[in-house]
Amino acid sequence: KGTQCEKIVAKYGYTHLSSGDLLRAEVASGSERGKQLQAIMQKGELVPLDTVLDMIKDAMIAKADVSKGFLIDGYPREVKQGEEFEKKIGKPCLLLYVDAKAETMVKRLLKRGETSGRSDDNEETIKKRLDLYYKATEPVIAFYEGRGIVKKVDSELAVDDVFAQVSKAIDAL
Ligand SMILES: Nc1ccn([C@@H]2O[C@H](COP(=O)(O)OP(=O)(O)OP(=O)(O)O)[C@@H](O)[C@H]2O)c(=O)n1
Ligand SMILES: Nc1nc2c(ncn2[C@@H]2O[C@H](COP(=O)(O)OP(=O)(O)O)[C@@H](O)[C@H]2O)c(=O)[nH]1
Ligand SMILES: [Mg+2]
Repeated sequence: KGTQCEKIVAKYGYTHLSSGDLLRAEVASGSERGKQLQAIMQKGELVPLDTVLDMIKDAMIAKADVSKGFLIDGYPREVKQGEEFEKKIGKPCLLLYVDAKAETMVKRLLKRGETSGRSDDNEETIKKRLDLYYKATEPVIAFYEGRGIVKKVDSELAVDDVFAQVSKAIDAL
């Protein structure tokens, strides 16, 4: 997701908000709340809904005047998060479903873990993150499929070939 988002920002100028990055910034601040978040993320579990939603909302408000549009990465993680987002903020116009095999994701995250410094890029936590993804996050796609806004992107390919599919979906907006 992060890899494609960077390319989307370069080409389309949208404001990229990664819920994971917002949470990691709070952890890095060393605050009391950051310490609680770190413990949850280390276990590969989900941070309480209101915490993440408030962070996204504040970040959106801060950029509302200058933004050409928002690219939200890693959120919603469960159907309930999507419902709350729509109540408090609004409806999305496109959902990019960046798909890869579990085996590919594990391989890429372990490789990323060699340099990312992320305490959740280890085999045990990756497994928990994937389990939770299939259980809680994948149903989000079905939720939005009914609205006809889901565009599936095959991310087994090279980065630029993935981006060609992403661009096509955005250009069709
Ligand atoms: N809406 C969100 C987003 C993130 N997290 C927490 O933050 C961790 C990392 O999330 P994220 O950065 O989105 O992880 P990935 O899916 O691996 O994607 P990325 O590489 O972009 O970090 C999750 O495992 C989870 O503990 C969460 O609880 N709720
Ligand atoms: N081959 C290949 N590797 C990729 C691609 N996208 C990401 N990666 C690698 O996979 C790792 C995780 O990617 P990232 O964008 O951080 O994933 P995220 O967790 O969804 O944000 C990175 O180390 C990338 O180098 C891709 O399209 N093709
Ligand atoms: Mg990322």
